Amino acid sequence: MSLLEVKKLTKNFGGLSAISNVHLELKENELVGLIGPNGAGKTTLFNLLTGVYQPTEGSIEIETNGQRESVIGKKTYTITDMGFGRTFQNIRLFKNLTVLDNVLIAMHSKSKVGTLKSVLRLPSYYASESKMKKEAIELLKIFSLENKVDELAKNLPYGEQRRLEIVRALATKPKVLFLDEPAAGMNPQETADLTALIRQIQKDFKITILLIEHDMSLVMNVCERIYVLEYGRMIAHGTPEEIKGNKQVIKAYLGGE
Ligand SMILES: Nc1ncnc2c1ncn2[C@@H]1O[C@H](COP(=O)(O)OP(=O)(O)OP(=O)(O)O)[C@@H](O)[C@H]1O
Repeated sequence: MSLLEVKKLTKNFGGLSAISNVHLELKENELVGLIGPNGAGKTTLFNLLTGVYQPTEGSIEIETNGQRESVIGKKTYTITDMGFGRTFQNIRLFKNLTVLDNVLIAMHSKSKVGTLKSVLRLPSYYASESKMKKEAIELLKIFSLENKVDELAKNLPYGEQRRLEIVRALATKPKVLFLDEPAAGMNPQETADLTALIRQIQKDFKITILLIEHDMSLVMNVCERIYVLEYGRMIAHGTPEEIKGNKQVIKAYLGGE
């Protein structure tokens, strides 16, 4: 059963059609790539899927508790709550908070402990806090950040800030994770390590990942399926092998035959 189904999605900015009649489907436990030249509409599509933008036309339906539900008109935090997490192309951490607090804040958004229990500091509040802290450290361990828990996010090297962004998104316990160029600005070794990690978390956490990435070889290596956008239109969709041999895709990237 598909977790996310997008049909005839269009987003116009004035006279510019950033996304035009796009169809996309994500199934359970898939690692899917979304590629396309600069300005193709990849981030705009993520912004539509996560409620940052409202579409001009089309539908976005997600599967929650066996029910199909439209995300259109829903707030970004409601969509996160429904199990759809994301990272941003430009890192958006709480730079003046510690690494641990960045993760705990994300966990709190899913916490079942109500405001009253928190204000009154009831025992269930402390139990839940300590459980969350343990879980946060476990997640940080996977990304080799467990020794940085007390560092301010702004003091982490760039590659670690990128990893922390992913930890924070995972802390919301998503069913589907949208990663917007997670390896941007990383060197080839860091990129290769991060890619292996993404594949591992997708398997271990049994989540679905939609990955925007500029590095073609990286996407080809890890993704089971790939969607290709150009000028807001989905020009191709298929396995890495199919995409590699697709003439329209080659033309979009190389500008020729
Ligand atoms: N808020 C906005 N207002 C007006 N135009 C926008 C807005 N957001 C995006 N666009 C335009 O929509 C088009 C698609 O942009 P988008 O950032 O989605 O592309 P992208 O594929 O993510 O590009 P890149 O790979 O460079 O990040 C571009 O022409 C961009 O200028």
